[in-house]
Amino acid sequence: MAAGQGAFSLREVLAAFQTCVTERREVLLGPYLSGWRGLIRFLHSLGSIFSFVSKDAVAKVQIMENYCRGEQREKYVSLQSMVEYELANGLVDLQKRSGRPDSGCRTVLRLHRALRWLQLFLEGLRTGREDSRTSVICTDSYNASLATYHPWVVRKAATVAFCTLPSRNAFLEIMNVGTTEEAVTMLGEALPYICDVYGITQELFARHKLLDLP
Ligand SMILES: CCCCCCCC/C=C\CCCCCCCC(=O)N[C@@H](COP(=O)(O)O)[C@H](O)/C=C/CCCCCCCCCCCCC
Repeated sequence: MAAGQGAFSLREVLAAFQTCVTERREVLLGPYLSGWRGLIRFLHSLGSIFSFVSKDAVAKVQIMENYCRGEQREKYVSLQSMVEYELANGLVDLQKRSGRPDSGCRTVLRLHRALRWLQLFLEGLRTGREDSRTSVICTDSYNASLATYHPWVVRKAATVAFCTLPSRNAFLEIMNVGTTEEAVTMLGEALPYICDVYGITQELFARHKLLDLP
């Protein structure tokens, strides 16, 4: 199948994040979740060793999709409207989990932290040398982001899984967006949008003191 025309190309996935942010700097949940669904699909192609990761990501995306389709769907159009609604109605467990259904705020916070990993990982792929190792780029990105929030056993499982990743150029090839040079160019085009989504979300959650939800 010609590059870029495969059954699955990361180009469309990363394009989802380009449509997340409105003129009013709101982050729309629809495209945000669409981007994550595409990333998870790509993760499935990397092998069953990552299934412990994709299972958790799928579960979190499903929680958010249920909110977006639920009785209060109009409150879950954007991250901003979600935060305002859930805080105004006392739906967020601020100190400890209470056994209630996970709030959108805590669920998005976990995905938001993973988006930081993605941002670092894609930048590492983009700027890496041809002989760079994806496993090293991935581990360094993980240790600089998500690892902070995971217990030892998860960190160990993640770093073992990373060791199965192919070389940087082979990884760029399986991204199915053309040659390695075209993949690097695509990453350079997509990254500013991912950084923008991350930055807006980080500022929103920091302003409402939601960055450490249990
Ligand atoms: C253009 C190239 C794109 C490459 C993209 C690869 C595909 C990435 C797809 C998904 C990213 C992983 C999403 C991980 C979400 C994890 C959320 C989380 O931290 N969950 C933990 C906390 O949740 P609660 O327990 O508080 O509800 C949860 O404990 C589960 C943890 C298990 C997974 C943790 C390992 C995450 C590793 C992230 C990188 C994996 C992908 C590497 C493949 C290149």
